[in-house]
Amino acid sequence: MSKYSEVKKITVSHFKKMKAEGEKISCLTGYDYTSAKILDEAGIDLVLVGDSLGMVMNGYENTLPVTADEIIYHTKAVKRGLKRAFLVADMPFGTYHSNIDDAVKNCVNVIKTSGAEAVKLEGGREIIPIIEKLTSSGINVMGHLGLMPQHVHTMGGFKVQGKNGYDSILQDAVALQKAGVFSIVLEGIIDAAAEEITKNVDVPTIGIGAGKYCDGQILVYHDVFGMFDDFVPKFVKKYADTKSVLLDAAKQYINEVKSSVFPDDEHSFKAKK
Ligand SMILES: Nc1nc(=O)c2c([nH]1)NC[C@@H]1CN(c3ccc(C(=O)N[C@@H](CCC(=O)O)C(=O)O)cc3)CN21
Ligand SMILES: CC(C)C(=O)C(=O)O
Ligand SMILES: [Mg+2]
Repeated sequence: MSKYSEVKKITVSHFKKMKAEGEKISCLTGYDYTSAKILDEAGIDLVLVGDSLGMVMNGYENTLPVTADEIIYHTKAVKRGLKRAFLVADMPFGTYHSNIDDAVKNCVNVIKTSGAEAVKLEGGREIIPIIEKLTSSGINVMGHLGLMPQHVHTMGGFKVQGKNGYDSILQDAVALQKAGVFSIVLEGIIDAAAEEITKNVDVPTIGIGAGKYCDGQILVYHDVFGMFDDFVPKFVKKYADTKSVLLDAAKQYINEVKSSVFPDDEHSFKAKK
């Protein structure tokens, strides 16, 4: 068992130690109180309220329509379900894309109101001035490189990155580290790129579709538990098939209502004798 399972509350200081000790960092996304409680009880190190909530909770085709208020709403719910895990809020598209002042204001608002202990921003060298301002203001920042879903239209879809070279991603990672990020999500890149980046930065890399060399891993809640099947990326491993469990239970409930099996006396209130 990991010595970190004894840790009462994971803070940003634990992640650097974990990387140095070769202790892999376990992360999942979460979007609500009940789910967050399950992840925390299981011993997850970090929960990200991802803008993927636009897709798995709301059925949008991509993450672009998500607003800061929606992230705040879900982050507050997750926060109430966590005791030990470190909580990160994903900054949605458009909230850090016009100028530094607005970006900082939006990030400060998320930290102030949601209970998140860090924000995550997609991007490399082009957002360094924003990240420097945030980290120097006391806000933990998580970077995000490689397949950046907020760039879906310029990428022409959710496309794996780094196949034709990854020097630019490596340079971005080094710049993010210099700007003070406490970790970097590497999404949808070939494993050799993730290996090289992980070796060349001293902040932990958290992979999703980035292979085994990252310092930690993250997946989307609904993917891990087999709830979401609009699409299943190659990197997703299903650890449960809860959709079929829920589907069977729902069918049984419907049958029992239709056939007046439910409710029985055990689930009904009676007059006093
Ligand atoms: N449910 C869910 N899981 C995710 O991992 C996820 C989201 N939603 N929403 C936001 C982004 C979008 N993501 C995605 C979505 C699709 C692929 C995908 O289909 N990739 C292809 C390879 C594409 C290529 O480069 O040719 C694959 O086969 O995995 C990858 C990442 C990851 N994120
Ligand atoms: C998958 C993670 C890294 C993410 O950005 C999200 O869930 O939105
Ligand atoms: Mg995201």
